[in-house]
Amino acid sequence: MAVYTDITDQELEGFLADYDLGAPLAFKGIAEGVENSNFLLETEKGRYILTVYERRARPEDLPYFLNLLGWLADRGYPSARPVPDQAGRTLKTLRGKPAAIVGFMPGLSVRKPSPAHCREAGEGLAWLHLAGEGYEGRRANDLGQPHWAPLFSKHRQAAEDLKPGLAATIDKDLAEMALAWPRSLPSGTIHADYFPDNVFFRTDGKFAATIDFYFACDDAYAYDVAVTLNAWCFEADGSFNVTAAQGLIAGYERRRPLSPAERDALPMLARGAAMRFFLTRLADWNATPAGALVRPKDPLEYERKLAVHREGLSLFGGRA
Ligand SMILES: Nc1ncnc2c1ncn2[C@@H]1O[C@H](COP(=O)(O)OP(=O)(O)O)[C@@H](O)[C@H]1O
Ligand SMILES: N[C@@H](CCOP(=O)(O)O)C(=O)O
Repeated sequence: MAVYTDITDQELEGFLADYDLGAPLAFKGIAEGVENSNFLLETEKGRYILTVYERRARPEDLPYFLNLLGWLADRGYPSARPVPDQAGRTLKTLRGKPAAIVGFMPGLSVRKPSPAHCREAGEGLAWLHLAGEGYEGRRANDLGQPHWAPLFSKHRQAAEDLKPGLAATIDKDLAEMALAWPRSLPSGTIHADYFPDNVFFRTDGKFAATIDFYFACDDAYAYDVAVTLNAWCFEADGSFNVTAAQGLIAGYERRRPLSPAERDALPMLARGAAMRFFLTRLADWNATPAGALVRPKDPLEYERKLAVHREGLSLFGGRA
């Protein structure tokens, strides 16, 4: 579950008094998610999501995220629009923490995406990249390649504890990536966490919406594609589903064709993207006390994905 902050009826009433949303009709915590506390809020005016920002979200980054949501919604992209209070403010405070209300997006996420879902998701990602063009907010990727080695240095022992010998393997990976990381690909605003739980579909299987922009940043568009390939195209047995990956890329290219340089870079980008999620999962694993309410995600799932990419199989027609 991910409700770290309890909100009383009185607190909710006081909070909503600043808005023009009418009286609350229903309010309940949402179990899904790991980063922030999310609540489904229904008022006389409609359905909304109230988010209390916790953990990783740095308060100074929140205007970037909320303004991006507004920018994308203004351009017709299906993402939740932040709701301003009567004074026009979207970023507020609740229980001493930053908080915001955004629109509720209809749709359902899928646990086991089919190749057809991957195609739709790919198209939704390219649409996001195009809709984000011109957004003036800037946020460097604080979980990008230059940050991996320093992050790993804090958690080497945790890696060894999970799998003896792993720390040396990761050190070698990091050194290779530092040398070969593609640095001049087309870049812009990326989602950076475009996982199946953050993408909604209609009941007919068509792409419906994207949520959870709280890792969005400036980086290479193809890196976002690589994050997405890793999140959507591995089977439960750890194998990479090339058909699903090709579908995802074909869906992406319906809206934004990849350049030859972007295609060539995909194997290395996918290897790096696997490293990024291995490392943050490792850090969370290390920092989560036994018996905590929110179970950390398994770092070894991403270590296995990393191993697949390390082999440099011709997943996309090239070697990592
Ligand atoms: N705008 C939205 N519309 C509909 N549901 C949402 C919206 N935002 C969040 N949710 C719901 O809340 C859950 C957690 O949101 P998410 O942003 O992924 O949380 P976290 O950042 O904590 O991981 C989602 O799985 C979804 O069910
Ligand atoms: N997608 C990340 C964790 C972030 O969780 P989210 O609920 O905010 O998408 C991972 O799988 O490691």
